Amino acid sequence: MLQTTSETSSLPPHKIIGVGVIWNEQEQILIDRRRLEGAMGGLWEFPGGKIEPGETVEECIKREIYEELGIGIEVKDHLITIDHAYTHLRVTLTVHHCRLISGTPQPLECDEIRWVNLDDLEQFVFPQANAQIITALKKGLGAR
Ligand SMILES: Nc1nc2c([nH]c(=O)n2[C@H]2C[C@H](O)[C@@H](COP(=O)(O)OP(=O)(O)OP(=O)(O)O)O2)c(=O)[nH]1
Ligand SMILES: [Mg+2]
Repeated sequence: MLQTTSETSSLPPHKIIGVGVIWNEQEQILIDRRRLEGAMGGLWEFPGGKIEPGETVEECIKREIYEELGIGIEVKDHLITIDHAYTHLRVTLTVHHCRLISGTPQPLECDEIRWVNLDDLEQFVFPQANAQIITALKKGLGAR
């Protein structure tokens, strides 16, 4: 198919996302399963979402996690920042360790949630960009 110059040079949308790796007292990590109907439907992820104008990454992660799961968290050390290009989307994921402070997680905006051990993460199917998050976690980067 022929493309005009503007189509050829246009980039896919770029989403800037804050992501939390939430730890509980048993040193398990919270993961959620994205809704089947949406983008990357049915894949597991770490909770998070788009940074709003004027918001810090830490504020974004706190807000998204309260909205998606109804829990209070403390945002801890930065773990890793990943730039990844999917076929029709670029994402920048800024990932922080987080600690559960209050409440019990509810699947308010996802299909399912689970507490899992670090060693069991590989049993779940995540978006491609998450391989780097899991590698960073296994290296023990950042304080949690
Ligand atoms: N929250 C989260 N998003 C991830 C992870 N890995 C990964 O590639 N992503 C991508 C999937 C989405 O494109 C984007 C997260 O954005 P989002 O969940 O707020 O937005 P969305 O695309 O589901 O929906 P919308 O708000 O644009 O309608 O980042 C992850 O571990 N956690
Ligand atoms: Mg989200």
